[in-house]
Amino acid sequence: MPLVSMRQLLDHAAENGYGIPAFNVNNLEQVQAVMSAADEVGAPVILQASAGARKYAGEPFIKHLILAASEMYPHIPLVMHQDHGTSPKVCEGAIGLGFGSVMMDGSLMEDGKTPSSFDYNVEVTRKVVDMAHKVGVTVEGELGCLGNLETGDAGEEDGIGAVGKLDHSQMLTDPEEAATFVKATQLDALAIAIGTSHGAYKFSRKPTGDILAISRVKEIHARIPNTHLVMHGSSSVPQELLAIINEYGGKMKETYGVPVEEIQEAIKYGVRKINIDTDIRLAMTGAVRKFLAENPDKFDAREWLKPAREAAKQVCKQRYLEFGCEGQGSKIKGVALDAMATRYASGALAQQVL
Ligand SMILES: O=C(CO)COP(=O)(O)O
Ligand SMILES: O=C[C@H](O)COP(=O)(O)O
Ligand SMILES: [Zn+2]
Ligand SMILES: [Zn+2]
Repeated sequence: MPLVSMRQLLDHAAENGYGIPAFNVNNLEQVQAVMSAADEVGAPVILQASAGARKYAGEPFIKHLILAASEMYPHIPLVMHQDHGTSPKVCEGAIGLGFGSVMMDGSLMEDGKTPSSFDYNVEVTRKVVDMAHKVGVTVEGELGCLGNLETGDAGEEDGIGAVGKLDHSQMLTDPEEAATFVKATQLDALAIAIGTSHGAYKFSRKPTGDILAISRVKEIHARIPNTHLVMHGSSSVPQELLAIINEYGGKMKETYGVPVEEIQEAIKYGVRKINIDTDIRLAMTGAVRKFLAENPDKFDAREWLKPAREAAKQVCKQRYLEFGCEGQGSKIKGVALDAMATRYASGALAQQVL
């Protein structure tokens, strides 16, 4: 199957009441880990590349690693998504490269650090929607800034994120604004701020409603029922992975992620795409540390990459199962992007705002 539209996958997830983890990939082993996990459980796949990933691997490598995945697993519906585009130009470049889905993160200015105005966000997102839908490409936008509701710290850990302190209202997406935003932009998927942040250090304790506002999901969904909601910063930071890292020489501080049961709750209210990067990082780092500590004589990179790849695969497989993706892949018959362009032009995919 050629690469498919993300809108199509998310529509299927909405119709069937499940969520799809979107995994960040940077290299061969991560792409292989996600694909073999999906293959084992029959899940549809969203592989996403950040600006950092494209810089690390080089755009041609990222693109061709993902194309290689679709060649090796032709039966799996696969989306190549650009994560956190900071300008319409970045999104245009990704579309040119062949990405079937782009995120225009207009919640921040082009520096990826300074919170933007609502009007600026509408303007850049609308621009990307106009450009993308013409060629059948899906658009994700973002409203609200990711940040820690405990401390007010903005989330700068992963290169994308506001810096400094934010007030509560900037860190929680307002349902009224979300409705206005969707009406004005007609985007396909909306990333919302509900207290999650990128990276490993999300919460200093297991989160409760005051610091992770899952209830907001419900309120937002009620206003924009067919816009797919996206949760960024949704790694669960499993304690057992932190323990492995620290047992084998790591020095990670106490920290908590987004509990899987909270994500499962959010899936009931319109969250369809769940972004996960950190959990793969933790799994791979723990596995490499353990392998090298136990095998100090080994020096073939393939030998330590294998357990790293396997550990990443286990995390991916678990999330596919937990979010309800099992067996869904084969039910999706891929629609080519030009057919999606026709659907957008006909108005059949317009958003409903209540
Ligand atoms: O949101 C993400 C990528 O856009 C990743 O989030 P995590 O850091 O929680 O894995
Ligand atoms: O957007 C956040 C992802 O975790 C990507 O992180 P990165 O920019 O370090 O690749
Ligand atoms: Zn953002
Ligand atoms: Zn993100």
